Amino acid sequence: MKTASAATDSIRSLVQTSAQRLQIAEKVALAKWYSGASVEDASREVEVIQKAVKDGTNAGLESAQVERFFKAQIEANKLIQYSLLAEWQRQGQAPEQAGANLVKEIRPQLDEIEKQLIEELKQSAAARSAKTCPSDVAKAVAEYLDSRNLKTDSREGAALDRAMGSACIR
Ligand SMILES: O=C(O)C(=O)C[C@]1(C(=O)O)C=C[C@@H](O)C=C1
Repeated sequence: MKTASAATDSIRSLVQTSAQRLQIAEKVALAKWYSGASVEDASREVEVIQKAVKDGTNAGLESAQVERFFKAQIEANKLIQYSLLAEWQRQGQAPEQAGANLVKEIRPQLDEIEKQLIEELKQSAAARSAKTCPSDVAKAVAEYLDSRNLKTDSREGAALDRAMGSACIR
């Protein structure tokens, strides 16, 4: 039988990988600042969800659950992008960094993270079905943010709560 801490560890891993996906949102925003592309790309969203559902069901996960989880990942990603782009508009400039190429460099990174998230969704299935899941997730998010000196009411905190908002199996 899995111990409570093993269950919580599996949720912690999921939170960390979800946070990694959100770090990439900053690169996406920068690429879009320079290219002028819209934050929302509906056809790419369909592609991301379809791939996740395919990989998830192959791994034995329930498709509706995988879909809800990845929709939340995308919504959180957009939240970061809109917030950063508005901040750069207010400042009249973005950080001076060469923007990475969205299609050739950034999306492949998101695709790699997708595979890891599927694996971790599988590992955390029992923990995500537990009654304590909502509070376990919320606490794991706070723990992650605290370890990086970020506040729960920061942009990153709000986005990570959003990303993990559909993680529990109801
Ligand atoms: O690939 C992009 O263009 C992104 O902005 C990333 C992402 C995602 O989270 O996967 C988020 C918003 C878009 O609507 C499509 C996909």
